[in-house]
Amino acid sequence: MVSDSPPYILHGTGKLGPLCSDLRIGLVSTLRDVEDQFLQWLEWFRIIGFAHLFLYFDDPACDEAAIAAARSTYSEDFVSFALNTPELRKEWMSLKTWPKFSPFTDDRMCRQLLNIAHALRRAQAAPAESVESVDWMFHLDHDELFLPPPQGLQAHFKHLEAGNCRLCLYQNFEAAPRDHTTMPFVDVNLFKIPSGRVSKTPLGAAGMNFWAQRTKARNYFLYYDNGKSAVRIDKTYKTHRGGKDIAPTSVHLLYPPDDLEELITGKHGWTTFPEHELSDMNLTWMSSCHDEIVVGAKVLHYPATHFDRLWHKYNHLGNFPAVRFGGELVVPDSFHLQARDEYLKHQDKTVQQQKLKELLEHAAFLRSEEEIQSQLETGSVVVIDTVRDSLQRGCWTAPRLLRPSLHSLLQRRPSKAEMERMQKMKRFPVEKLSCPEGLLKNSDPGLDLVLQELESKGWAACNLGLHPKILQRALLEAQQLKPRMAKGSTVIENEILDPSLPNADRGDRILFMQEQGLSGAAAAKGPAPTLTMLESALTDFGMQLDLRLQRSSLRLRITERCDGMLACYEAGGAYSAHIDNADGDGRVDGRVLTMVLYLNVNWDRSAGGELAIFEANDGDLGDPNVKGSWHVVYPEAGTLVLLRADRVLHEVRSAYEERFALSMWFCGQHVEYGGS
Ligand SMILES: O=C(O)CCC(=O)C(=O)O
Ligand SMILES: [Fe+2]
Repeated sequence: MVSDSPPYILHGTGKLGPLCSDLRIGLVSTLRDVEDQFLQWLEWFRIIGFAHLFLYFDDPACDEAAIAAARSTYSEDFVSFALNTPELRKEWMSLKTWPKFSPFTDDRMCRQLLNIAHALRRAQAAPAESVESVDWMFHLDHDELFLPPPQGLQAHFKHLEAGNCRLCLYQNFEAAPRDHTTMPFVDVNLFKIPSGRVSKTPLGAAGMNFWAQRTKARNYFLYYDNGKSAVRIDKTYKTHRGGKDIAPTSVHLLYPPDDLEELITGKHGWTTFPEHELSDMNLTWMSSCHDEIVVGAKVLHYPATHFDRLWHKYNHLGNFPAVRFGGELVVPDSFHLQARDEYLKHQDKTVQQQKLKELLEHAAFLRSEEEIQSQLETGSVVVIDTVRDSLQRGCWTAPRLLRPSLHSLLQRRPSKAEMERMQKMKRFPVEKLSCPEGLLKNSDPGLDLVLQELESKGWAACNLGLHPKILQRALLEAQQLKPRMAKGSTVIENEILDPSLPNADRGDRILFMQEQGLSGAAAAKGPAPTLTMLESALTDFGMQLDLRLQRSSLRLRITERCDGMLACYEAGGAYSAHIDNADGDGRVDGRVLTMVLYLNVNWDRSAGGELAIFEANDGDLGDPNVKGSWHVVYPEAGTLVLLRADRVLHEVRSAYEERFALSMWFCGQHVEYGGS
């Protein structure tokens, strides 16, 4: 029972109650003119395990039927309906943010902010046994869903709490419908992924551009792209914090302004946005988190899925100003303003509807199978079926995990004893390289061949087909760069490895091409033009392999290239057996592909320096009984080795002469990972 409930709050009277355990997750939302998807929206939050929904009806008269339907379906434990009445508005006046917001209560966003603060106060003040006593609170609109990671809602929040997280900002994905629908939660399964997660490859750029050229303002997302958040409710607030309100000033970030200092020093603010985006967002105080159980969570936004809804929205908003809160917030040139202007241009309802329909179809929809397939391949769009599947089955239906967990990745680093046993396994010199005419001249059939080998064995060795003079020049340039090289180190989970461990045992000196200004068009006039050209050839191969990898059984997408690396092993140098990316690289899309091009003209095979690649033929790497053999490639000029950076064990044997190689790594992920 809810004790002392004020008169402007109605409660559920139906049977369906919350399904939560342990941690209680709440949601506050300000609603108006909710549509037929409202019950599905509520049901989604119930089946994924939310504890209580604090619903605020902005114009209760226009939603009477929806409120009645929801009340009779859901129990008072699960929902409460606060109505915008004089009593509620009076309560707003006691909120901490009232003086700031009182001039702007005509603005819907302002009323949302006051309602959020009000709900947060209810949750903080509620006695422990009350249904309103939630541990975390989200703010979401009725066209937004929170999608937990495959591990589930409870596991996600337990992980946040274990890490002392008090505020989590989630990236949002935007619906890309195939057609007009009033049931987007079951009908839409394609979503644009956040721009920062689109591959930094030509294919990814084509995807971004495909969307940008569809609107006047050249936006990728039609609406907001700065995410939504959940905040932890401080139960000690009454005793320890003098009854302070949380009262946030942004509907996206629910942090209490007074607590910012503490959030910063305690590193309590987490986000799924990648680190490199935080400065543009003025959020450098947040910690970018890449644990799967955090990054797997997202907000799904369904803002424009039917022309009639769009018409309703702009009919209600009318000629809204692009400047809000007395100039503090400016709505940038966007689809939102384009839709407003299109609406205002016409008087007749049918014409307005027709125009908005055309606008929507042009800007937001993927209308043909070809369009869908091509955007899936650029990686701008992913398939997320979990919502539809869960709603149809009536229970949370987690998507399958698409990649091994970090734990099983770590398991693949064989122990010292296993390594000793493996070292005794057979070694076969690789005499014949694939693509005998050279990859440069025959890149299409050559890369097809390379891909077959990556699929079947995890590695390939081929001949680049470079003129000996070019190789000679590349070697000379590499030798001249030696003074700029530094000792190589091994980084595991973002920490330099203890050099006494076997994996840290590497005898190379390295330099990174871009870091040294040796990469890109301008570098063609620099001190190492041949190496610059070769680095760009390797990058091109990676980009050409991207689509092939996506379509292969490996289902990998290249998302980014790393900085090319020039390495030199001095006489006696070696690099003991290792996997390049054995721990996920501490990022969402760690390295998946390694390329090594050797530069050693007239290499004397008796000087050693072979690259030995382990190929398991019975069991998997990391299994105590794994059996297999080593395949040995000589570091001869023009030989290119490709291997899966995240699973192939390889080693550089001692070289008795100076040995040079140019390496390139590519990051990537499973093609469906963005959707998980
Ligand atoms: O130079 C080679 O043959 C391979 C080098 C290597 O394995 C590495 O740098 O990770
Ligand atoms: Fe390596």
